[in-house]
Amino acid sequence: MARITLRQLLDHAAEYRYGVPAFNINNMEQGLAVMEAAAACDAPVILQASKGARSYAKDIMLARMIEALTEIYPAIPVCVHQDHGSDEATCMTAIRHGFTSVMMDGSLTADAKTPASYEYNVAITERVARIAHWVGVSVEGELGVLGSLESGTGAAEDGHGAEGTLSHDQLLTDPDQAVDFVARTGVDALAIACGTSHGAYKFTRAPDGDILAMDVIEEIHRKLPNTHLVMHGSSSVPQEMQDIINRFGGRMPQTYGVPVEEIERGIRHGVRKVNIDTDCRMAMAGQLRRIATEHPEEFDPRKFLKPAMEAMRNLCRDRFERFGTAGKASKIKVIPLDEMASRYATGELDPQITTAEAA
Ligand SMILES: O=C(CO)COP(=O)(O)O
Ligand SMILES: O=C[C@H](O)COP(=O)(O)O
Ligand SMILES: [Zn+2]
Ligand SMILES: [Zn+2]
Repeated sequence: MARITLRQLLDHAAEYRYGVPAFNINNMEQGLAVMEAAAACDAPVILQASKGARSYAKDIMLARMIEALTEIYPAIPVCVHQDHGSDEATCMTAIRHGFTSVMMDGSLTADAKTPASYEYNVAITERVARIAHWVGVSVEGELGVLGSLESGTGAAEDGHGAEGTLSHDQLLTDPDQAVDFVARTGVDALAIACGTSHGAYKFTRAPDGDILAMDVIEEIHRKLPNTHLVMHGSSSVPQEMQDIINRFGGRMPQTYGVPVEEIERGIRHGVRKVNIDTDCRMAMAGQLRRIATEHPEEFDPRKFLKPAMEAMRNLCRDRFERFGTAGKASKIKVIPLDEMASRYATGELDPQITTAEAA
């Protein structure tokens, strides 16, 4: 099956009211785990690679691996997405390596640490969207800075994430500004900030509306009913995964993630892409620790990686089913990139914003 763009996939998701998990991958095992889960339940896939993943695996390795995955699973439409592109070059080199979608994260400046001004964000995101659309590639933008409403800080992770303290205004996307942002940039999807952050340590208690502001998503969706919303930092950090890691020698302090029910609520209010990395890491890490502890004589990496892949596959399958992605792959007929480019050129894919919605 040809690669699908984010725009086509999320348009389909909006029409049939489901969400699509976007799983971060860095290696063959994670790629296979996502694809096996998708094939088992007929789900379309978003495979996303961060800048860190691209330098870890190397661009050519990632590109060829994804090519192999689409060949092994010809019935599954695969969107290949750049996660958190920090500048134009990151987005353009992703496109050169076959990505069908890029995130231009202009909520931070090019150092991926410093919160950017609104005008900077609009200008760089508009520029990337204009160019990407010439070749049919989709663009996700971000408005608002990811971080904790509990502590007022961003979650820096592998050199990515806001540093220092952040105000409530920065941590929650402003719905009126979101309307202006989408209209001026022409993005296909909008990542919003609602109190989630990257990594395992999102909340010190089971989140309520004070620290996980799902009402902000509902308000944005009311103002922008035709815009595909993206939730970052959407790992659930399941208790059982924390327990497995800790039972086998890990030392993860008790923590809380985003409950799957809250994501399901988001999907009822315009959330179409749900970013998940940490849960996949934890699923694998728990099994690596278990094998190392239960079989100290073992040294064949495959004996560690097979159960790790299986745990990640189960996690992915569960999210495909809970988000309503399962059963949709066979219903999608992929539109080629050139055709998407022509549609952008006619203006037919421009953001649909009416003044009534914006008011
Ligand atoms: O948002 C993410 C990638 O962009 C991943 O979030 P998690 O750390 O919650 O998995
Ligand atoms: O952007 C956040 C994702 O979890 C990717 O993390 P990473 O940069 O460590 O690959
Ligand atoms: Zn990030
Ligand atoms: Zn993210």
